[in-house]
Amino acid sequence: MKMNYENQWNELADIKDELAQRDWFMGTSGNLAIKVENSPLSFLVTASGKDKRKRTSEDFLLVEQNGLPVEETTLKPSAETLLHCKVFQQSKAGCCLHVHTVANNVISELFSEEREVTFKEQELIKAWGKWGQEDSLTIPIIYNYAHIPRLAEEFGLHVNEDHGAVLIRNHGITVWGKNGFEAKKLLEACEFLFQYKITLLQTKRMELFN
Ligand SMILES: CSCCC(=O)C(=O)COP(=O)(O)O
Ligand SMILES: [Zn+2]
Repeated sequence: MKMNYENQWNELADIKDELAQRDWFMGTSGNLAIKVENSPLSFLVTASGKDKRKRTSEDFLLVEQNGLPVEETTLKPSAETLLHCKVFQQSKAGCCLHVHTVANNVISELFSEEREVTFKEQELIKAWGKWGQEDSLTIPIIYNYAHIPRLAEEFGLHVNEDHGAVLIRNHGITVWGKNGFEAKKLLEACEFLFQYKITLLQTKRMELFN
């Protein structure tokens, strides 16, 4: 029986369009996934190597818990599907978004030795439910293993909650949330915080030389 995933397809296509408007899919980078069924697990994931700024009937394909296509298709699942598998296997998240931006790459490199970057006393951490005066948001940074199963293993160590984010050094960020709305909100908040920190560091450095 062919599964009906029209709603999830349209939701993910709309998110893809919004992220594309922000120019977050440079050079075919990025991949997105949305859950269709819990048991047995299935989710829609972007087809590999596509120009994600275009909206077509071949943008997504349905895969099972191990990232293999459920239906007959000539499309290839995203090269990074195993990371989405980790999210849906290890949490109750409904949506997972991965983008490459200059800001997330720069932050991942600047804080690579610390293996994490922390934001405190910044209003936008409230997007993450951090409303307390002393609250902080810490995003782990992992090494960009070329071998995707190895990368997914490392990534999976940080999937302990139903929402979260992991920076992959000089590669990009993967963010997940209970649904598309939450995942997009958290991703946007991260990108704001990254741009803010870079601008602040640059400004302070310029002040030093003046
Ligand atoms: C050209 S970007 C290199 C691969 C990558 O990191 C990415 O996000 C896109 O890969 P996909 O297979 O999902 O198109
Ligand atoms: Zn990537």
